[in-house]
Amino acid sequence: MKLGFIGAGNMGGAILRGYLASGRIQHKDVFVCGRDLDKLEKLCTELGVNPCQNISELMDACNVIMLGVKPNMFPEIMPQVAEKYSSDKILVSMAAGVTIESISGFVGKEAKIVRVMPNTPAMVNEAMTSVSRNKNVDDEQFVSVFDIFQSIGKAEEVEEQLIHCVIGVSGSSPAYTYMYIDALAEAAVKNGMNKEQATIFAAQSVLGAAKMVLETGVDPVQLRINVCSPGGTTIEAVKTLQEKGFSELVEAGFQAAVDKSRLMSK
Ligand SMILES: NC(=O)C1=CN([C@@H]2O[C@H](COP(=O)(O)OP(=O)(O)OC[C@H]3O[C@@H](n4cnc5c(N)ncnc54)[C@H](OP(=O)(O)O)[C@@H]3O)[C@@H](O)[C@H]2O)C=CC1
Ligand SMILES: O=C(O)[C@@H]1CCC=N1
Repeated sequence: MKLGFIGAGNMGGAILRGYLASGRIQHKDVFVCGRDLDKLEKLCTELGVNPCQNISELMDACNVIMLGVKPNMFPEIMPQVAEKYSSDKILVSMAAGVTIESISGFVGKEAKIVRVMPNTPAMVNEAMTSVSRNKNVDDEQFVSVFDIFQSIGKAEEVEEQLIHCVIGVSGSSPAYTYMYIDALAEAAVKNGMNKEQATIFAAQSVLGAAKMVLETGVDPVQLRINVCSPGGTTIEAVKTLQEKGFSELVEAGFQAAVDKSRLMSK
């Protein structure tokens, strides 16, 4: 596989770093292009991958091409992608609100397109990614792309229409989780801990709790109950959070992301 990144910013860069760290691709087989050539040169020197001067050069060099630009850049980049597209290439888009149909609109109905919704924990090989494809991508081609996302965390194939939900539950949700960690750490600071230590305590607790959910398979509600000793401390926190609308607040945040994703897709 010759893997290209048109845009390696927060998300594309996280996938790039995570995939290189997985050791499943050689650095010489990775190509990147961007607008800021100084930044590009720096990134490619740091990671030992190949910089491309423009999209055309990258398209010539690669057979799997990650579209890592912001959604509003698609009208600018896609004509250049389309000019060099051939049926041996797979386009992988990570953009929110850009449908497979709209990408086909630029490249043609026969184009092989995979749409993913990853998240930035890809950088530490703990991404959650949904992967959807159009009918032009055969199983073998799909597996080669799916493998990239499996190697940087967890990946699941879903119907494209579920992507709005995926944005709410995993694409955007690291942001709300950071809010939770920061709020918890700030509360600890108010109770005498320094910020650095408070952040470690809060973040490690989130990491541990998440691992418990994934590794024990026990329902999170039961795991919550297990922390609450009768007459103890946790039940007071849980009651207070419930009274203050914790679940409703999380749901409202989730729904706002989902609604925006739907709107962007129109
Ligand atoms: N951030 C996140 O958590 C997630 C983002 N996404 C999706 O990922 C995509 C990228 O988002 P994000 O990484 O946050 O954005 P960034 O702004 O961090 O990265 C965008 C990248 O695109 C490059 N770029 C812009 N225009 C061009 C161009 N004409 N040719 C080549 N490269 C170009 C930029 O390069 P330069 O700096 O040189 O301009 C930059 O490296 C979006 O579509 C977003 O919806 C999906 C899931 C999660
Ligand atoms: O905020 C965004 O639009 C992108 C998509 C999911 C996470 N970041």
